[in-house]
Amino acid sequence: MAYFLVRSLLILAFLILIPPLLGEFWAYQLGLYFIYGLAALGIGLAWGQAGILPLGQGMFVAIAAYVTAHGLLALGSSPIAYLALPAACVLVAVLAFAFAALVFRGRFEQGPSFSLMTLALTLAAFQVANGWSRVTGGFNGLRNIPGLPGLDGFLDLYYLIAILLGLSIAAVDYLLHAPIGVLWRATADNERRLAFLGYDVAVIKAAAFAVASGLAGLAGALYAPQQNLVTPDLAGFAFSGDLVIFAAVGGRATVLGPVIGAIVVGVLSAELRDRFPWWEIGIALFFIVVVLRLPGGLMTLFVPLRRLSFTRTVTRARSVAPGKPRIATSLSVAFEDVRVRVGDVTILDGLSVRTGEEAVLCVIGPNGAGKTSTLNVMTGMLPRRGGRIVIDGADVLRPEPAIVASKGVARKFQTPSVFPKLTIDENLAVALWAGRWRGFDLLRSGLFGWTSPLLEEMRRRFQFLDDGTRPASALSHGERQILELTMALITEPRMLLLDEPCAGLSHEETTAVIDAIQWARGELNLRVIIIEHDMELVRRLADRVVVLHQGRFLADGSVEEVQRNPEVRAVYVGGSR
Ligand SMILES: Nc1ncnc2c1ncn2[C@@H]1O[C@H](COP(=O)(O)OP(=O)(O)OP(=O)(O)O)[C@@H](O)[C@H]1O
Repeated sequence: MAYFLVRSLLILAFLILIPPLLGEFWAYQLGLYFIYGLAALGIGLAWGQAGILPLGQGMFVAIAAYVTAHGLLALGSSPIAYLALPAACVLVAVLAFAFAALVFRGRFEQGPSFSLMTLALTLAAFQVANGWSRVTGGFNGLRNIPGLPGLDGFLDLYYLIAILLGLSIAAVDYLLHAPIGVLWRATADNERRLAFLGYDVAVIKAAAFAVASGLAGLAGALYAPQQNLVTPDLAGFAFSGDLVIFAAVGGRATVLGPVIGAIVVGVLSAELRDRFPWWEIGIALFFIVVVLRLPGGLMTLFVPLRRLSFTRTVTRARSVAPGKPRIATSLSVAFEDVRVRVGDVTILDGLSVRTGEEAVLCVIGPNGAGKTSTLNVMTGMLPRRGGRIVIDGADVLRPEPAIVASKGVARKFQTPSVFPKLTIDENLAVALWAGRWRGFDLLRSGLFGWTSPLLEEMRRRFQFLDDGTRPASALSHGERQILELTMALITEPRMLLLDEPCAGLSHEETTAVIDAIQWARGELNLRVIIIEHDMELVRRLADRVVVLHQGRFLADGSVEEVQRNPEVRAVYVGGSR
């Protein structure tokens, strides 16, 4: 905390010292660049942290600027006019949240579709700003907007902007180091994993976009009194593009980078504009060189400054995470005549199978039998064309990863699915928080200290998990398998779906993983469904075996029973595997 405060105070002190050092003219100019920096700061958060590139933030700057302009024009010198600023910020943040939650709901964002939608919105907003003259003043915009009551438009306003920028930087810094910041990075890294842990990914991403847009709103709210003018250009794509360039030039993955980008490009433009007629080409070249030579932005050059705004390692005392309610009965699943087709390919062809009394159910079958697809359709990764999937007695009409997870189902994938850019500790923390955080917990750094008896036991069994600061990307395949298994287990599920959990593990690791699964099974009253080819492993673990073939149920029984079954033997060329 002290570190955080000192850093924030240093930034504030720097901003406050500018006018005495550089004079009023530069304070005014820099005030404008700080306003741009506020909007770019938000882009850095959305793009550099949560992986969402917004191409139309100018629209939010413009909406807030028009709202504030009307507030100031209507209320004049009354102190109530100040309310226009927070009102404008909240309005755009709510609009942004609603838009993003709607777009992200029920689908994983792959590719640039969200960015393109924001681009389309800003193009539409530009048209509206030009055409809706009664409200926006049309092409000429709103002019002669009064300044903020009681503040002169130069030094006083500069200090207000500087203080709000400093506070915004501190707030973003705080958020990025809070659990929500880790979840934003986790979203950018592997949002499917996050959903399978039970998080509402759409809300998490929408929250990042709302904060980013709230900052754009603050920029717009300050722009109106600073420039005394709001024109449709603010909503235009060119300005939105500039904001993205500021973030990219400064360093989108850092807190300070986007602000520094806005200041550097702003100052460069101001210096070149009057000297060279083709100055914009110079700026474009500068941008290209920075992007090519310094993909991390200008912040890469300022390593000491970079440390001011980057991750820190904090060792905290461990506290036991809130427990999850234990339900005595095992969770059941029934497939009734389930059909799955993708294009012309029939993947599941009327599959009917249900869990029984067994704790560990192994699903076997030749390659392409539909084993993984069974788990995929159950967890919403494949669309169902017919039949019913009943989980815990309830028909799940539209299975989605987070919905299935909320019923107590955890899944470990065939290819380990972790958050590669997060550390081991962060991977484990994200899993541990799932389903346990309440209210404003995601803003409390105390959550980093959470642990659970189950996690401690897994740490004892697999000692590499104790090396918490290692990034998951540095782990071997086997270690990632174990990390993912641990993440699934510490959510304390009622059912664990494992797709070839020991693939790629050494003999010792395989034995340790089997021991851990058996221990957790008893500890959590867990039902485990395992897809496995290795019959030795099946023999050691399975209470019951189900055999699939060509997307249909073929046989079930004990290991010996299915191995003796002539139909099963017939589909496995050369007998059992
Ligand atoms: N999204 C998809 N689009 C098209 N075909 C698919 C899709 N998913 C699975 N399939 C096909 O469905 C069949 C069953 O695949 P699935 O991965 O479920 O088999 P499996 O029994 O798990 O096989 P393996 O043991 O090799 O992992 C395969 O022929 C596969 O190519």
